[in-house]
Amino acid sequence: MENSKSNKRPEEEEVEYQSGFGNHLASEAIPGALPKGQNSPLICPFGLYAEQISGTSFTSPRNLNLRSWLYRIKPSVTHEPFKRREASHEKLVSEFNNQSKASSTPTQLRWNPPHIPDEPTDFIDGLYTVCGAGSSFLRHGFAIHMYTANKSMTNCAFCNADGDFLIVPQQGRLWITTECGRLQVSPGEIAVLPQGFRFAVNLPDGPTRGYVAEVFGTHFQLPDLGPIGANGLAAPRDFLVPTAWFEESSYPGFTIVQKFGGELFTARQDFSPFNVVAWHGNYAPYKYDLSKFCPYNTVLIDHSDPSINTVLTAPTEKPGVALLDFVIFPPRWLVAEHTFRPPYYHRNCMSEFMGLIHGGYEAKADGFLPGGASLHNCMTPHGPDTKTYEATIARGDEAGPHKITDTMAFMFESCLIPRVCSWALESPLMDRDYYHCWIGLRSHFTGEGTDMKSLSIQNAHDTESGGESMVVNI
Ligand SMILES: O=C(O)Cc1cc(O)ccc1O
Ligand SMILES: [Fe+2]
Repeated sequence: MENSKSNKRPEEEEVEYQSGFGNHLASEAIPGALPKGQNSPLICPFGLYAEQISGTSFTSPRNLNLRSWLYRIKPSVTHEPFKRREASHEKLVSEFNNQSKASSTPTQLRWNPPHIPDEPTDFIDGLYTVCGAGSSFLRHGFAIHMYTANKSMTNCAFCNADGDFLIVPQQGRLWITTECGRLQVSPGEIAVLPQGFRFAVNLPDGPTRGYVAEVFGTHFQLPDLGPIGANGLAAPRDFLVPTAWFEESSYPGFTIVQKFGGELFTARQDFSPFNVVAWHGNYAPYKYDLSKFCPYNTVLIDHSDPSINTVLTAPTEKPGVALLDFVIFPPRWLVAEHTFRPPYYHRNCMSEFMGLIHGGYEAKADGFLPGGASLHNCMTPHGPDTKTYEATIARGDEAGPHKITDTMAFMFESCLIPRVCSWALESPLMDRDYYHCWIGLRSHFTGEGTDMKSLSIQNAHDTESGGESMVVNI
């Protein structure tokens, strides 16, 4: 039995959502399936089992406390013992130290987009760690993974005991079935699968790739808005949470693949884990459409720090210091006067991993491609490439308001210093010439006061006499 009444293929079905970030929600696939007045009655409606999933310690302060009650046909415990997966997945890491397969470097790193394999590869097999810091065992740290896949997960579900996944699809939709119901996630949207939830990823479009940030020991929150006020950036009501959906089919040999300490373990059971008929609580998967983001920015001078575009933040115990911020660079108007509008040159005590979902990125005229990635580690200098700098200066102060369109870049920014996995450092996708993009930055120093006009005239002259062509429009 399935609680879907339509004849459409599952991937074509319109999925319904509940809305609101961090809300206490309740959903019934069959009316009356939620117990009334208590969580754990002696006998639950329709003979369901009650099961709690906790996302925080029982005693966490109320404003941080996360848990949900699931009412299911059979409890999760009904499975054979976990075994280490035979063809063990060696490209997942959850502990980063000097014994791990990862090392740190202050060099600016950039990767070209990964190829999607031809051999059948599902989301689990196509997931590999790029970099990270800390430890899932010590409940403090993060990992950044990327995935390429071409095949839906069949007869199996994934469960991450290590941390929360924030998935950023770059190509191809992900139809994610979870214990709380279904999420249909397209490139331009993100999904968060909190620690412990079982889920299966189906690919309605076939080939797919994207990025995943995993946080250990904490969860994503909306950032405080400070002087911005009560509104702006990502609105709580735009976060969508599944409605209860279940399947009752028996599945001989259904496999739960559990990531535990970065290793994969499997356990057999004879039923689908997507057997939750009703649930309530505030711990659940969710998705968010990045085009709903309401960006704020400077309206007179200078360049705002990227924190102004924070969608979600996974905090540390230090106020204002993120274990991992998820920041976007969406389409928006640039209006600042007598200002260098692209990102400034900088060194950051935080570490910055960037990806590009579509279009171009305002600091890089070329070389940073959709599906590609870059890492600028703690205090590693970086900023706009030479072409972007020169084009900006050549345009001078008469740029006027300008809208950046066809773009969606993002950053995972962390206070911890990531180590990069050996396969990512040795990958043929690594752009070994990345540093060239800055080597051409020339001294414009004259020793006399250089005004904007003379700099741009000088630059236009240099360009005519063989300087690089300008391809960005910022
Ligand atoms: O390095 C980057 O491209 C990300 C970034 C963007 C920006 O507008 C300001 C600072 C910053 O680190
Ligand atoms: Fe940066």
